[in-house]
Amino acid sequence: MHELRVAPSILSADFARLADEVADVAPAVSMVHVDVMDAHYVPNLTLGPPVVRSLRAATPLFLDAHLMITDPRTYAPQVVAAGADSVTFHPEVEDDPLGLVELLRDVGSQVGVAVRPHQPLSLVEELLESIDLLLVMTVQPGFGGQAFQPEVLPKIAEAVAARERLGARFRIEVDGGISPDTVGGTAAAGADTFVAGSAVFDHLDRPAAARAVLAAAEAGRREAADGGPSAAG
Ligand SMILES: O=C(CO)[C@@H](O)[C@H](O)COP(=O)(O)O
Repeated sequence: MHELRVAPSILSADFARLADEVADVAPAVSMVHVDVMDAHYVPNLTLGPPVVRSLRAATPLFLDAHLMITDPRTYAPQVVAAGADSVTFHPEVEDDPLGLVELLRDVGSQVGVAVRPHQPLSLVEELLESIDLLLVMTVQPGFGGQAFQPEVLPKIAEAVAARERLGARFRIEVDGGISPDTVGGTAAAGADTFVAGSAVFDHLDRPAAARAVLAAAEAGRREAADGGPSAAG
């Protein structure tokens, strides 16, 4: 069972003060989540390899990049070269997603694939044995501050079952609307990595906010193990 971890999403940070924002939350976390958007795959535009390179120079934290772009084959290796530790892409934009997973491994990256709320797990079935991370989006990708979609919870449990069936090792990350109020159910269902943007950066005390998300996730996992109220049905 993977250790639980919170990945603050810098999408909700002050982009003019990114290094300070990351340093601010660093005492409470081991990683940060970096959303790369191209205004084509999603209707928003954020940052690219130069900003990842600056972040790499500014922090030793694990950089978990999520590419919401239509051309990951071109840009994912650049994001790795800029210093990302893990790169997650959306497989439906790729002709050969398994080939891209292997290419990213060859350049030394951990690799994730993402599924949007309406997409079935079958979309990534053939990749599950080769990836480090399955990102289950709990909102439509593109913007921070959206409401968590609880209808995604069964897909997390399905991913856990597929992992057991395949003898795979991938982590399960959730992203979108994650807060101390919503994270417990995702942990109970089997998620182990929790991206939280506004639930961390909209608070003055970011380490306390990140720890509150982690504590609620740990409670959710514990209650599920005990057959308690957050247990996934
Ligand atoms: O990928 C995305 C949005 O597409 C996220 O990583 C957001 O940054 C999450 O923000 P919150 O919902 O936690 O505010």
